[in-house]
Amino acid sequence: MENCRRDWNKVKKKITRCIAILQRDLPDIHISEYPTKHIFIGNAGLTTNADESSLVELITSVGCGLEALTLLPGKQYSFASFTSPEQARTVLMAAHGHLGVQGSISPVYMAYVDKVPMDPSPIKFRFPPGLSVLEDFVSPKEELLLMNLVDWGASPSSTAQGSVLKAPRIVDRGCMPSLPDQLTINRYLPGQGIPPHVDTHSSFTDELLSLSLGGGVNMDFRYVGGSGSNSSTIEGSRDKPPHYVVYLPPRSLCVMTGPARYEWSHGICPRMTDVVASRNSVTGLQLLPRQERISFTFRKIRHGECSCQNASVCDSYGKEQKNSSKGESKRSTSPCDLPNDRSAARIEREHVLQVYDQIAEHFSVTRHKPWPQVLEFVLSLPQGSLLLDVGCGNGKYMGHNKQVFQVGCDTSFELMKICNNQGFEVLTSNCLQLPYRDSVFDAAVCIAVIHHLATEKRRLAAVREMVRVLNVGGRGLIYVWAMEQRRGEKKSTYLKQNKEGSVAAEMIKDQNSEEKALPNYHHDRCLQKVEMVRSGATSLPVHVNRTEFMQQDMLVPWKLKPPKKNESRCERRRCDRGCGMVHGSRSNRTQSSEPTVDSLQITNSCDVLASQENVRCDNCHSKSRKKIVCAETRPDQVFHS
Ligand SMILES: O=C(O)CCC(=O)C(=O)O
Ligand SMILES: [Fe+2]
Ligand SMILES: [Zn+2]
Repeated sequence: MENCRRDWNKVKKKITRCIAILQRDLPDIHISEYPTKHIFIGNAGLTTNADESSLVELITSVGCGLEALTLLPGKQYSFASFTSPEQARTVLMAAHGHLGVQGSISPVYMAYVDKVPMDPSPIKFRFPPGLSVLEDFVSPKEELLLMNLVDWGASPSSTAQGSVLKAPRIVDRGCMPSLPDQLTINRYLPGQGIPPHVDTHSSFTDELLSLSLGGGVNMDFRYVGGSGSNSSTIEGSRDKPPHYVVYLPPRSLCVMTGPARYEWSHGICPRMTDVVASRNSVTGLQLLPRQERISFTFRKIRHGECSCQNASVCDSYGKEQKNSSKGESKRSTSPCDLPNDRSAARIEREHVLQVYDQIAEHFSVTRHKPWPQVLEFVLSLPQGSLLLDVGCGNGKYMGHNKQVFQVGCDTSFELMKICNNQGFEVLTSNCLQLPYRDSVFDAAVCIAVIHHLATEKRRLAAVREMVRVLNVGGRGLIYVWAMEQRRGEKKSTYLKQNKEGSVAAEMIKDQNSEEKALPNYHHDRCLQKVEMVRSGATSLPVHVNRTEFMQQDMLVPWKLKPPKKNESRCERRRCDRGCGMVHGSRSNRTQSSEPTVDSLQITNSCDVLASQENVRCDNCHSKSRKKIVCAETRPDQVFHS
């Protein structure tokens, strides 16, 4: 008796939930307390793998008089119509909460309804603007070769050699203006999908290309563009933004551009079958079982911010306002919370990112000597530590402590290439949006980076972001350029010896509060460097090198000097004798003479680097100021650090 009541309550709950879904989807259809000719069947629709024949089998096993079945694409319910209400009642009494369709253990939930939907296909097989699907983009042979490029754990039948898909095809056929530089490979087993999303505007440029291999799939596109420029041309009611289902056949290339890329989300519903349009079937629909599908998504990395101007979908737009309305004290873990004032982002793009991309080679040649205090910090980390270098530049602090696992990131792709060539684990990322989980690193360094950010808010956000990824108890080290290049009468090495001044702020992540952690150590100096007022974003004065800084925010020129003839340089590489350190190696390099460019260095208070003993590198024989000894191999040898 008790069991029976419990079961009945469960059935009541389920049918209430099913009816709520129906009322949300089709508010014109009403539930009837009394038997009618039509039954709503919850938990049995095309998305639960019910089809016409399984429903007919269920209904005819308990009753008769079935006149019609209505199945809707993308829905987990269906409708049955009978010749009389009595026949409908017989079926409902026997099946509701008890029986399931063939192959399913979960029962169906039924209710009488006043009518059934007239249009059996409320989902439109239409394309959002900016979307195209190029069928037969690769041949069956190319498809096989591409699928075999990836070893998913099981042994592939053959291994493809060489370039299979000639990348220019993407350009030749106008899918992208230039070659993609990013490839994501996804593998979907039947039943798997990807949640609806818009690929981050600031991460990738306009065109997104998805090549379907193996199986086809229905991709769902939903308009998310709010009051964007194209919204007036999009059909769909105010409450229900349009939702289009686009079938991507195997070997097709789906090209998302413009609105389809920026203002529509795309996703794949996790299910075993897809309803696709079919010319051969009476209903115009066909149920296709999913196959294993491998997608190659080609994209181009965006350097800088997106300029789409669509505030509701763009991560490069309007975040500052949203932030302040939410309240400043909220911790910013999501990219949406980041300050993003457009002019600041533009200054950083033009005067930092683009400059570093241009000077990367020269910068790397002239900036290979680690600052001793930073090196000391890196070397002090215990075995097994996970260390992050935020804004790692050419990787001069990487690879020194072989006992730690170190990763780095920097906004300059060219600098990341240099690191990558040295075998360092790096990725391209802005320090305001670190692509790491909360509290993962035991230590983090951020050396001469934060002064490149153009507003106080952004500098603080960068520090917060660094704290976010630090473990509780983790240690962070931040250096920024100093504005004051004198201590009393004493000039800094920057003024005296062409060496940069700096100030250090060391912090330890507080056990209880991340926010409190910042001023814990070197309070005044730490805050001094971030509490700066910008003097006007677009008219920054240009600093004269090796002179005192006139104000905090200035453009500091970088002179790209062509190397002297036969000038050799010391290129850092990992020790091939197994000590794990990074040493120098000689390489002759000529450099093209490029124009002088400005780089934004926002300066702050002063510290003088300790001068080092002058030693000669045993490897390339040029002079270095820092002596690093490869202890495990030949303690007598001296290399560049
Ligand atoms: O699998 C696909 O076709 C789409 C993948 C995708 O949207 C993504 O990785 O962002
Ligand atoms: Fe995507
Ligand atoms: Zn955008």
